Amino acid sequence: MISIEEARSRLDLAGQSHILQFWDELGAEERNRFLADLSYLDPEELRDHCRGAAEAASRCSSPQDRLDELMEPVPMEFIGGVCRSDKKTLDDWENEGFLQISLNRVAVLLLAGGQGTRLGVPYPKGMYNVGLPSGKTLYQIQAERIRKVQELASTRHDSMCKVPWYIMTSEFTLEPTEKFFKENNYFNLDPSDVVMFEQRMIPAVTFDGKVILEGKGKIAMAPDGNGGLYRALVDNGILEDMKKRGVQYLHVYCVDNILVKMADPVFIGFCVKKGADCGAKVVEKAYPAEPVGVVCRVDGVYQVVEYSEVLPETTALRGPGGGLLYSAGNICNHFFTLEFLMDVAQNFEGKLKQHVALKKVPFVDAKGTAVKPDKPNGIKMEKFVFDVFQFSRNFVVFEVLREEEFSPLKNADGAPVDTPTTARRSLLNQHYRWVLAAEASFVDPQRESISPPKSGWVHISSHLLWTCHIFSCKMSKLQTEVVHYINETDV
Ligand SMILES: CC(=O)N[C@H]1[C@@H](OP(=O)(O)O)O[C@H](CO)[C@@H](O)[C@@H]1O
Repeated sequence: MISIEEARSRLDLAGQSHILQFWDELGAEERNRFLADLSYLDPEELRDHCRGAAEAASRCSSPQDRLDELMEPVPMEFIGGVCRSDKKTLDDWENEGFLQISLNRVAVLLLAGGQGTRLGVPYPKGMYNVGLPSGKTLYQIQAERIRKVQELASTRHDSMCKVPWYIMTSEFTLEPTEKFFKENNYFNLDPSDVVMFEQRMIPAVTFDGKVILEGKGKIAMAPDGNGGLYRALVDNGILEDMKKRGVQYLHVYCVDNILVKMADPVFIGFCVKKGADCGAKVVEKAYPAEPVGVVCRVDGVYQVVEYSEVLPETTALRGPGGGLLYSAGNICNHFFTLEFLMDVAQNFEGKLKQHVALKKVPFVDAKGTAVKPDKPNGIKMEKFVFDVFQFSRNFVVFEVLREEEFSPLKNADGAPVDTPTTARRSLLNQHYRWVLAAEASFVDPQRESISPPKSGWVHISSHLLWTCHIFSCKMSKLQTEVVHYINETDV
């Protein structure tokens, strides 16, 4: 740990000496903790970060920083997908995916460093229970899908394969996530195959480039965005770990999509067969203001333009067929080869764009009084996981069906979309479809048949599903053929 003198001179150098303005008022323990935090700050990096943040924030609303004019949609013929492919092709991709999984070449990586501010819970989103009849949390659902995909690949290829689960957490989520996994016996996965690591935190900064103090002896810090992944992979020796295990392909996803297909064999197989080093799953965007990034070309290069960085008039543009012009909605499911990740780590990490988020950051004022601002007062800089797409040599896009693969949990109940209720319904609807596909039917307590829904997007209340029974269900078919990536249905 550094001394107070050393801390003072470092902060002077960075132009941030105000950070120690309350030093004299701190107790011994607080001083120790504060100095320990300050030891991690490199003065030059801090100076550049603060200047960069203030400059980027002053530029971010200016028209020359906008990508709208440079955007072009992804040509349809470039997108591979579930709807556009026949059964044989889909089977080929799936077989390839299972083969790679059975050879222990596939791992999954979860991005779980976020704070779940919009959902409004003080614990990691993965621990959220959306109110399914089974009471399963997002982490449990995901863990069981890993076990299932391991089992299916092992059975097909008569091997005992493993799909390691890498989980990127942050200072906010590491401890509770570790504790939760321990308490739940790692959901019966081998703990040595669950690797948690932490992404870096960086200081939040005022509009004039000063680090924000959250307390008299505490800097306001925030995770460096899900694109902090690439630095964290190096910081924590994760690429080496993957190499040691023989992992060649990685399926990266974010925590909040209840329908995520872990190590999806079809997606993995598609990417491997196309010789891709990098790939993205998309769904057709539902409406112009939907908060999803879009995969498109900017100046001829494939990338995702995030929903927060595009003008409403651009998102509303229509193509020749009447659909949204920018319709390839990013569902934060990415494919990377290990080789590509190594290349990024060595050559491109430093080139990743810094995105500006203007946030309400609680702070202490000059008198040391804690203030909760009611409008944005601070800048948080974030990197985005998809910003490496531009460095890919062979990037592919794979379109999937929304009702089968995308229902994110972003907001608390009461919001119109992406809530615990919509997530729960999506999963129940999916399981309901699976049960019907297994030639089962539903009856009410009087054994009257409940007619099947006309479309996949029906509202079946969990109450109804509780009180009806699965009738004449061919369980063997349900378990072995239809329920591919999950252990059991939740109906
Ligand atoms: C930086 C980043 O990865 N943003 C992603 C991510 O958005 P969040 O609002 O940060 O959860 O998930 C969305 C899908 O749920 C995806 O459309 C978007 O592009």
